[in-house]
Amino acid sequence: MNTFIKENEVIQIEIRKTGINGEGIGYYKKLAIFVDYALPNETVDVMITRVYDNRAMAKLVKIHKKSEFRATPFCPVYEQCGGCQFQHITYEQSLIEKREMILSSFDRYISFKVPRELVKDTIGADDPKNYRNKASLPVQSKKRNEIGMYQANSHKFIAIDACPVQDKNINRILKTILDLMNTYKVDGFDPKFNKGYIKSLVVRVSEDTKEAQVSFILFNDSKFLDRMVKKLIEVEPMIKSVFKVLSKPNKKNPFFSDAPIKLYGKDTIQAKLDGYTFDLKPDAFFQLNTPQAHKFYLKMKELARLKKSEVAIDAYAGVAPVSHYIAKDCKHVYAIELDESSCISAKKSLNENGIDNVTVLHSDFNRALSGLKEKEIDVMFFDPPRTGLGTETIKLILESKPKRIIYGSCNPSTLAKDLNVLLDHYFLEETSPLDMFPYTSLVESVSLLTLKPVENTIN
Ligand SMILES: C[S@@+](CC[C@H](N)C(=O)[O-])C[C@H]1O[C@@H](n2cnc3c(N)ncnc32)[C@H](O)[C@@H]1O
Repeated sequence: MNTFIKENEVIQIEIRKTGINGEGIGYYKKLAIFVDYALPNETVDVMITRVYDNRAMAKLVKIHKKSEFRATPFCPVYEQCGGCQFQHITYEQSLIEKREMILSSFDRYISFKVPRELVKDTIGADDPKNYRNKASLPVQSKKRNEIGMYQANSHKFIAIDACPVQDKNINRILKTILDLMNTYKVDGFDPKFNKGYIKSLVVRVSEDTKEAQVSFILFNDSKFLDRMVKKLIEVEPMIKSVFKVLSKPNKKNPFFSDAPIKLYGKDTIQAKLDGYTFDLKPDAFFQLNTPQAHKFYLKMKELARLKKSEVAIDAYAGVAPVSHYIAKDCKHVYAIELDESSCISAKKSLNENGIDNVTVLHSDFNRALSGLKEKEIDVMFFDPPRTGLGTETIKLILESKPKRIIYGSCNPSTLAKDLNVLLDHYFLEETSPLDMFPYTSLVESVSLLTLKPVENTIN
């Protein structure tokens, strides 16, 4: 335990770099100090809040020397809400920091030094505000009904009026729902007395088709909900699809913890990407930033340089956008997805879009890959959840040894850990960071790996 530094002590440090969660990192007698909202090259006073063996956490108290890239946050609850971590830095500089975050993860988890030039500049957003096409937010009723966010790493509920990174239609629809909840006495969840009706709201919009889908996640069902929904669709004609979910304890999926029950309208709303239409059920995965998702899939396709004779796997396919983007460029695609609802949407979209060389496999990826053992797969596209691929899956991939791997990642740490194993057998040709979630510390990326000739591999 470090004895030279104590909690509540105020010290002065210089911030050297950005950490993987967007914090500033400085050093005090060689101990790394993590400071939220501090930027590289700033000299700051910080108050130590927690001391560990190999690091300490601290709160920013005073800035003596300010970074030239410091910006004024545009959200009134920026520091309380915790949804964004990069509003105190200019957008352009946040893109540079995101590239650095990928490089830091590579330095930390890959056993050799990856040349810096292999990690390209971050692909930024043309319009970094109002980009979220879906909001999944808790609702509470204490003195009055409120929609909010939980503070980072805590259960503290922070009420929000409008979120500047959410689509403006979502902000408006949420406000309408809040007003109607008061009128129709369909209150939010009251955590103190464990009562009330609406626990959370999920609102998804499609900017292209001007359709919205609302899901009420209910702590208790309410006999007034139907009347409220009737009024809601009258005042918000953009809403084409309304569901309710009777909430059950489910840590993996707190919003869609049970099957959604339709209250009004269509089963799906339609979203558009690259001229293709996607039918989205309320619980189907769809990237939250539509214009950046388009750039993400284009990058995957560009790096793959598919040939008409090649067979590809679109692993962790969701509603199969990757398959849609690449189908025309190759012979056949196997889209593998665990979630049934996403598979149904994927099949419907592929059919409606006239794509007939994609087979959707509703399966765990490892199981499906074992079933495809006999087929020669030239290229594998991966876009796994934040947990990455992991050793079991990588072992199976290395048995198939596709010629090229395109790895879309939303977590630089798990990407780096996976690459550390894959790069015994593959060359890393490029990693392109992409800003799917502007003003947050999240970084998406696309990497191209090519199979090494046998003599270059490490067994
Ligand atoms: C990050 S999303 C990507 C979806 C899609 N590629 C896209 O861009 O919309 C990851 C997807 O992997 C799916 N998934 C998670 N674990 C899986 C597994 N073991 N096998 C197959 N799919 C899985 C999830 O249901 C989710 O749809």
